[in-house]
Amino acid sequence: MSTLLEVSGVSVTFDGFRAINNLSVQFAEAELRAIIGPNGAGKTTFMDIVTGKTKPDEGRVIWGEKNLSLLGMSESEIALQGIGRKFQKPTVFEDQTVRQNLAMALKNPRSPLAVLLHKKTKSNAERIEAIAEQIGLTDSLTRIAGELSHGQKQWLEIGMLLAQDPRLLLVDEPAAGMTVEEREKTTDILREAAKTRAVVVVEHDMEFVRRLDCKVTVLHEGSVLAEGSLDHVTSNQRVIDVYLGRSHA
Ligand SMILES: Nc1ncnc2c1ncn2[C@@H]1O[C@H](COP(=O)(O)OP(=O)(O)OP(=O)(O)O)[C@@H](O)[C@H]1O
Repeated sequence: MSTLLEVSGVSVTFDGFRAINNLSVQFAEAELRAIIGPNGAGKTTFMDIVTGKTKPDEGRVIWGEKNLSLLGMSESEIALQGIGRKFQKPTVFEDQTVRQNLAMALKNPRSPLAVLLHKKTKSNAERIEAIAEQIGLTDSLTRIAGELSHGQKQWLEIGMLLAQDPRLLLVDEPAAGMTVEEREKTTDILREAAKTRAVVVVEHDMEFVRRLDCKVTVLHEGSVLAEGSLDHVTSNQRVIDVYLGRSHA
């Protein structure tokens, strides 16, 4: 499968501290990837670099089949390329219904081309129904978002991002604050979403990562320490020493 995003030799220094250190990592189209690593490993900074919030001191960030560099682009230009980001805290319009939230997300398609394509295929009403089903909120479409559970709000926000049809979706610690049932549903939603786009999940919860059942990248001190299946990386002695032996194991 072809590469969607290539981060190559990237470094970032904050006040003399190298938060990202010669980082190289690649993501394919339509793949699910978990990124784990101890506090301060550089996971958030990595996402900040991809979305354009932080500009690296050196290295390359190459996107798509045209090999575009993301480094010269603003955050909004990068979003228009099809890179969506879900922060840890849910941000939905609390006083609007689930349907209204999804409708608003559909009103802001990331490109005029996306509007044309969607008009040709499905109406907005049909798309809202399809997304609601994907995020398990079909029965809650008329509910006010502020009344949803924490997990349901997270799903709604994921649905709002999916409405923008991103090619890459970055998701920061989705399991935090969720019940066991909500976590299970969340892994199902992310796995399904990753069938048609790349989904990169930063997560500390190892049970959650196990359920994602995907390739795992372990970051440590701003570089990739190990990569492969969860069983492969968790049997790596250095991963055990720097991460699993600590409180997040
Ligand atoms: N704007 C900044 N200024 C100074 N230092 C920063 C800045 N942003 C991040 N850092 C430092 O860079 C390192 C990497 O931080 P980052 O937040 O990317 O780690 P993380 O892997 O996301 O950690 P966590 O699991 O705690 O969220 C940390 O030591 C952090 O203190």
